[in-house]
Amino acid sequence: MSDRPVVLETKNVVMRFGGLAAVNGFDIAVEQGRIVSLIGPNGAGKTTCFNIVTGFYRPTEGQVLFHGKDITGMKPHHVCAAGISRTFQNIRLFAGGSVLENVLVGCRVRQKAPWWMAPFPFPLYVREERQIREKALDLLAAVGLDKLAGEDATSLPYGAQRRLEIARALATEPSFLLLDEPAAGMNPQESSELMDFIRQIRDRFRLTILLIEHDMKVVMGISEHIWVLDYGVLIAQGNPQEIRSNPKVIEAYLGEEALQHA
Ligand SMILES: Nc1ncnc2c1ncn2[C@@H]1O[C@H](COP(=O)(O)OP(=O)(O)OP(=O)(O)O)[C@@H](O)[C@H]1O
Repeated sequence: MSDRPVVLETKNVVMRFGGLAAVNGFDIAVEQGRIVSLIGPNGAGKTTCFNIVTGFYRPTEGQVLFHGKDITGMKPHHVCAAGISRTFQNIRLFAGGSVLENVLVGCRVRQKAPWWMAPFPFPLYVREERQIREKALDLLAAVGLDKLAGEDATSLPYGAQRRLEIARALATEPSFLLLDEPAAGMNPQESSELMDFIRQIRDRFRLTILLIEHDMKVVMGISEHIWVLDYGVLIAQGNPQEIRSNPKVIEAYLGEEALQHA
C-alpha cells in the first residue's frame, strides 16, 4: 500500500443469481490515480462486479464504498452523478445519433438549466448549450474524433467506436472510470496505442481507472495492480510481475503459453 487515498472499496461483495454465486467475496481497494485491472476466465464474474459498482445490480451481500461513502445499490444515474462512469463490453452507442450527439448525451448529466427551458431562448439555457457543445467537441478532439463529429456513430470503425464510448463516459466528468474490455477486437498496433491513450486520459482528466481486459499485453503493460477472479472468487492480487508468476493464476487462467506472448 502507498500513502494514496483509497477511492473505491468493495467489502465482501456477493452476487447470487438463483443458485449461482456469480461473485463471492469480492474485496478490492483502489487507490486514487491508479490504473488497475480485473482479469479472469470467461464467466468468472468480472462484468457482474462492474455492474455492482456502477449500480446496475444491487449485490446480494456486501458493500461498495466510494470516497468512503456507501453507494451499494444506488441507481446507475446517481452513481454516475457521484463520479463513476463506464464503458460496456458490447459497445452501446446510440444508433441513429451522430458522433457529437452521443457525447452530448453524456454532457447532459452535468447540465444545470432545467429541461423545461429547452423550447425557449432563455439566456441561461442558450449559454449553457453553447458551453456543452464546446465541451463535447473538446472531448472528441481529445479522443481524435473531432473531424467525424457529424458522422453516424455506428458507422465508425470499431476502434473509433470504442474511443467514442470513452469520450461519452468522460463527458459525465467522472473521477473514476471503468473500462470493460477496451482492447476487444483491436489489432496489436491499435491495442498498443490504446495503452498510451488510457494513460493520457488518466493524466489529463485526473482519473482512477479500473479495466477488465483479456489482452495480456495490455493488462501487463498498463496495470499498476491486478485482481484475478475465478468462478466468482478472488484467487490472487498483485503487480504484473507477481500475477505473471503466480501458479494459481497460471493454472486457472493464463496458461504457460499465453505468458510467453504477454
Ligand atoms: N443477469 C444474470 N442472470 C443470471 N446469471 C448471470 C447474470 N449475469 C451474469 N450471470 C452469470 O454470472 C456468471 C458471471 O458472468 P460475468 O458476465 O460477470 O462474467 P465475466 O467474467 O465478465 O465473463 P466474460 O469474460 O465472458 O465477459 C456467468 O455464469 C453468467 O452466466
